[in-house]
Amino acid sequence: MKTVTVNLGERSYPIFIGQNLLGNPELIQPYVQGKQVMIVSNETVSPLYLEKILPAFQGLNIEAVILPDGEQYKTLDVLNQVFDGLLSEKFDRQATLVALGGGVVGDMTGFAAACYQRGVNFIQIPTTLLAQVDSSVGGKTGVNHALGKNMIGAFHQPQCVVIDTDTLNTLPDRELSAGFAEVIKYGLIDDIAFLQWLENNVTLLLKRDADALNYAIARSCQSKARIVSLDEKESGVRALLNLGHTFGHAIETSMGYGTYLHGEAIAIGMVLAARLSATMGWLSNEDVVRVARLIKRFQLPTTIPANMTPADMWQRMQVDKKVRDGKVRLVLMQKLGLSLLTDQYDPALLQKTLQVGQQEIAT
Ligand SMILES: NC(=O)c1ccc[n+]([C@@H]2O[C@H](COP(=O)([O-])OP(=O)(O)OC[C@H]3O[C@@H](n4cnc5c(N)ncnc54)[C@H](O)[C@@H]3O)[C@@H](O)[C@H]2O)c1
Ligand SMILES: O=C(O)C(=O)C[C@@H](O)[C@H](O)[C@H](O)COP(=O)(O)O
Ligand SMILES: [Zn+2]
Repeated sequence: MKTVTVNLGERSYPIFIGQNLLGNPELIQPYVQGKQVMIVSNETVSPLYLEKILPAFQGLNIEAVILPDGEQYKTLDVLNQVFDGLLSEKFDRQATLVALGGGVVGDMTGFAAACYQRGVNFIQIPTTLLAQVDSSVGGKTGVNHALGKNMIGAFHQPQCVVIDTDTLNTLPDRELSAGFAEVIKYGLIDDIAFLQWLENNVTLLLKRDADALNYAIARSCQSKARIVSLDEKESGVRALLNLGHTFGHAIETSMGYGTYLHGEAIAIGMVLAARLSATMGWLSNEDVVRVARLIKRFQLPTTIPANMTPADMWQRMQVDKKVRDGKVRLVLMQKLGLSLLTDQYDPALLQKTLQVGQQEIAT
């Protein structure tokens, strides 16, 4: 087992990465404060893993809330089911919530924990690649609004993150690929050596080679832990973790939540960020091809959906948490492996990028 630490003073916590961790009470119980444990999962994950995690909480009072599965259910309305469960079972302030599932369950459980009685503890047990490399770490929690992705939420850090890589054995291929979009992101932000390693290991990773996957997960968690430790609430460097997201969130919201998976939308967003960076003279055309090629090799899309116009994209992009004084700030690439948050882009070039964004890049 490998441990990565998120260093946030009194809110610091470990990320445990390994196999066969799910039912381990010695590992998990030190992070449970009281006697009441509410497991939050969904209809797909609970039949696979709920029984397996129960031994980790032996001796405690365990309840479970099972949510419907899908990004379209990441809403305030559905979140209420968690509060209904907590209140009807008389959970108090010593309660610990446990998120068992992908990023949707993790974001919702974390937000429920942030709100319930003004804040209780929670533990992340992520079961998708995307949740293991990104969403379970860093304390961004929340739900979607019809007009904008993750627009209702709170920063609330977990007590610990337990990544049992065995859970990836049941993950569908499309979901595995979606997770790789966020993995590629770490390379593009500030780690060109990792980007090169990914280019050299696509085949092994897609075949789910255990060593390659463990390495990619641990390196991603190290990257995210480092950035979050520097800037917990996104007043600076953490915004780089939003590479591709202003474009990607626009696609998710406009197409209807769940039509494009989050990782798929972010993959397209990263290609658009690369294209705009090239028109700004920061990346070469070869760099753009290199980004698009890697994304395609991971079976991810690279172009704006056919039924979205540049005007649709632009309208949705203006609803973004990085907007400041009415100006849409974007994460772009100064060079491969070096991203920046900027409002110093030419709006005409952005519009041009949106206009060509449905055209495939020859790779
Ligand atoms: N908080 C953050 O920092 C952060 C970071 C990235 C993404 N997110 C959010 O995470 C969400 C996307 O997360 P996701 O990609 O995990 O999607 P998801 O939670 O919808 O899970 C994807 C699918 O896989 C299923 N599943 C989960 N684990 C499984 C397993 N082991 N075997 C079989 N099926 C399994 C789920 O039921 C679901 O159908 C989005 O809402 C996104 O906004 C948050
Ligand atoms: O942890 C972060 O910070 C991120 O930006 C990670 C992203 O991958 C994630 O999708 C996040 O939820 C997006 O943040 P948001 O603030 O734009 O909702
Ligand atoms: Zn993301």
